Amino acid sequence: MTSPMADRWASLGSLMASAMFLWAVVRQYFPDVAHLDHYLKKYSRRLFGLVYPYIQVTIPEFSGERMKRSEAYTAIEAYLSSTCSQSVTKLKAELGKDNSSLTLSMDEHEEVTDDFSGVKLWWSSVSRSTPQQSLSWYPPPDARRYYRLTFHRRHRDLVVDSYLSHVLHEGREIGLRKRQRKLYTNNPSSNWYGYKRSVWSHVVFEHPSTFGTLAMDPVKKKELVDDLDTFRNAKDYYTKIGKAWKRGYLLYGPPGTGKSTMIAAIANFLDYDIYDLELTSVKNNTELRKMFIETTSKSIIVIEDIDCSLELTGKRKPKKKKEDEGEDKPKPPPETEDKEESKVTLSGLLNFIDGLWSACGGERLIIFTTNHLEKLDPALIRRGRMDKRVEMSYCCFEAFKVLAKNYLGIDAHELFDEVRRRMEEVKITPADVAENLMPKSKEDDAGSCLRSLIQALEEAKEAAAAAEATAAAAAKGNDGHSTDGTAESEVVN
Ligand SMILES: Nc1ncnc2c1ncn2[C@@H]1O[C@H](COP(=O)(O)OP(=O)(O)OP(=O)(O)O)[C@@H](O)[C@H]1O
Ligand SMILES: [Mg+2]
Repeated sequence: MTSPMADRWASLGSLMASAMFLWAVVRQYFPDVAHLDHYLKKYSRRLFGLVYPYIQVTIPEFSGERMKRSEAYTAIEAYLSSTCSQSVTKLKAELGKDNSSLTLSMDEHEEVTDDFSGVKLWWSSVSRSTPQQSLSWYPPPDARRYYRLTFHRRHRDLVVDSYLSHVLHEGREIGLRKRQRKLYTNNPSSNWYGYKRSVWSHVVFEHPSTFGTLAMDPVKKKELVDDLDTFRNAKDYYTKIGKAWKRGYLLYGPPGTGKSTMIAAIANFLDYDIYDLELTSVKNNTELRKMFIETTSKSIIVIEDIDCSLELTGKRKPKKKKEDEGEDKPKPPPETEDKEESKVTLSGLLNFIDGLWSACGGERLIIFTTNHLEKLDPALIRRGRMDKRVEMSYCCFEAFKVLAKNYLGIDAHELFDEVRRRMEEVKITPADVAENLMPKSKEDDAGSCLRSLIQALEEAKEAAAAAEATAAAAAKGNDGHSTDGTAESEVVN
């Protein structure tokens, strides 16, 4: 694996080229010797094996039909960076898990030696840039990278049977320990084959929400935490009962009750990545399936506001088209309109959740959120698809206490009783409570924040009373109108 070996290899190459040239000349002038071809090939292969007794295994960075980054490559990267990077002189540095330290890994065109059960193996990191076919505004695509493992052929069985699985196992473990959690979002499909090359883009997931800071009924919270814990440790159980290792959650409730905050808390609790799927930019069911395949295990797939993303008749967003029709605005050419229209159907989505493909990978949560449970198709939310429904509702006193502790650092206060009394009279979202409890200036203390909350509760009560009065008046007006109408029609008839 050193340069003298490369030199030797190069001279062997030119020797063989000369031999082949000579053989071609001989064959041309003495056609009778052509039948020797077969023997010559056979023995030259043996000779080659004697001179170069090594076997090489190549692991490319991208594999599969859709240029999916190979898991094996990632595992090897982690393995090599942790076990062999001491001997490397050129290293790559990337931000580590806590964002404050750098993780080092082997740079391209570097070579390291590994020892396994007393056997020496060599790893090298190779990169080949692909020439660009045409002029493009985008930066050129990344070079093709791969790792190459070289070992003596007498160790073939050891490498195939034990070493490779050892590397994969260790690499995955190291990767999990070191990884930064990621928040993914789907790229529009027009970018898949372009410079982005991937179905998903990601940023580092850094939401600070936890179950400790999440305000909700403590009994419901405990139930949910227990459910998640059971899921996480239930791999064998799921296999035993013949079910894919995944679980669907439906979070529903009015805006500002903490649905998105809860997803972040779940991700932090389980240490999973989040795939935030924007259904409106998925073109059709096939694309949806591709997206699913490219998610990794230990992840949460989130579809927010499911009632707004999918028309349950099968086609989405037909309303927009109608609205546009009435206006004088210039319309996009029909082609573009077709392109933008998404054809993800309910059945496509159901397949995504629990079809055959949904079992690949395992250890996934699928979370839907909605403000309007009643708008969803029962097929979508039946048990088995959405295994658990969690209602996020208006702030109760217990939830308020969590927020008070969180925002003001207090467990009790003389104004708590008044807050409790008023909370029983009127509905307020945790988001509104949180906003009032947050100090707005240096002079604000717990008392002033609680008074501001009491004031907000008072205003909410007045607004609710006013809304009720208006609704009652409107209902009365409607009744009068309909009576009048009937009377009129009676007169006409
Ligand atoms: N239960 C809660 N516990 C703690 N904070 C909350 C809670 N609910 C809301 N908040 C606060 O209110 C803000 C808005 O909440 P969030 O975005 O989670 O609501 P949502 O239910 O997802 O609303 P929407 O239905 O409009 O998406 C959050 O940033 C958080 O600070
Ligand atoms: Mg939300």
